Amino acid sequence: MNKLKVAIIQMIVVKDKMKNIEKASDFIKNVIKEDIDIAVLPEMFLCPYDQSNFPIYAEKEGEISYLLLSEIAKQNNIYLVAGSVPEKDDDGNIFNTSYVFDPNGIKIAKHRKVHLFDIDIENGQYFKESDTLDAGNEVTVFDTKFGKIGLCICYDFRFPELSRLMVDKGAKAIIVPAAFNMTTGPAHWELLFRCRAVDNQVYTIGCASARDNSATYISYGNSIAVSPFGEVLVHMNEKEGYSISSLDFDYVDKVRGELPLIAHRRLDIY
Ligand SMILES: NC(=O)CC(=O)C(=O)O
Repeated sequence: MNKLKVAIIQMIVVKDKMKNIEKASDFIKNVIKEDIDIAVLPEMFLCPYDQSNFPIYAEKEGEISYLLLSEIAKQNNIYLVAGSVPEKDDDGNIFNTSYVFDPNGIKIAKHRKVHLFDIDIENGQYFKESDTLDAGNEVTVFDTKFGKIGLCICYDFRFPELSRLMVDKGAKAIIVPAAFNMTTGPAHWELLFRCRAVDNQVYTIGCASARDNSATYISYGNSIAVSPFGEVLVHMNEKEGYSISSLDFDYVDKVRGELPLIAHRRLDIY
């Protein structure tokens, strides 16, 4: 069982949390006819991506949104990488968190965004996640019946060390719920997904929210899937929709065997 089909759900995010969950659910019910194994949702798909929204929309693990997402995985008998949501802990800290559910609706992974997105680009994008969010501290890789998959959230993917650590832990694909913007998206989005795929010889999957020009933060969209050889398998536009990619984890082994970058590392000198 080394082949799997991944659905990227590139949805518009609206202000009503429950409408976002309903939309994710409707997309998945529709896409299931394509015999998918995993569905991926975008970063912060329950609330418009704005640091002031995170405390307002935050829920603890196990509360209503979590339960509904677990139910979506179970009802559709798929793995669900549930984008990311604002998560509140018992001390009131808030994290940008991605939950992963298996086809029984059991949580099998949880990644809290490790690198907070604090940027200020002249004549471009400003954002300061650290105004309202705390950072996670863990490298996340989860096991599936197909093999191991790494998980990080948007800005995390810019840090090559994190992807390499996931690969060291056995990841053959890296899934990234994300929301690049109109400054950084055109400049870096495809470049990063191809770069990380080629350096690490893994599939890379980026699931962004669809573009909403009326939002305070405008998502670039352009969800993408890249093969371990750097081939772009899927590159969506900015509009709402979904795409399917077929991943073959034997192909990862083949690429790593033929062009043995991982084996050829000189860990004695770096
Ligand atoms: N939204 C993010 O976390 C990151 C991003 O937009 C970027 O790195 O660019």
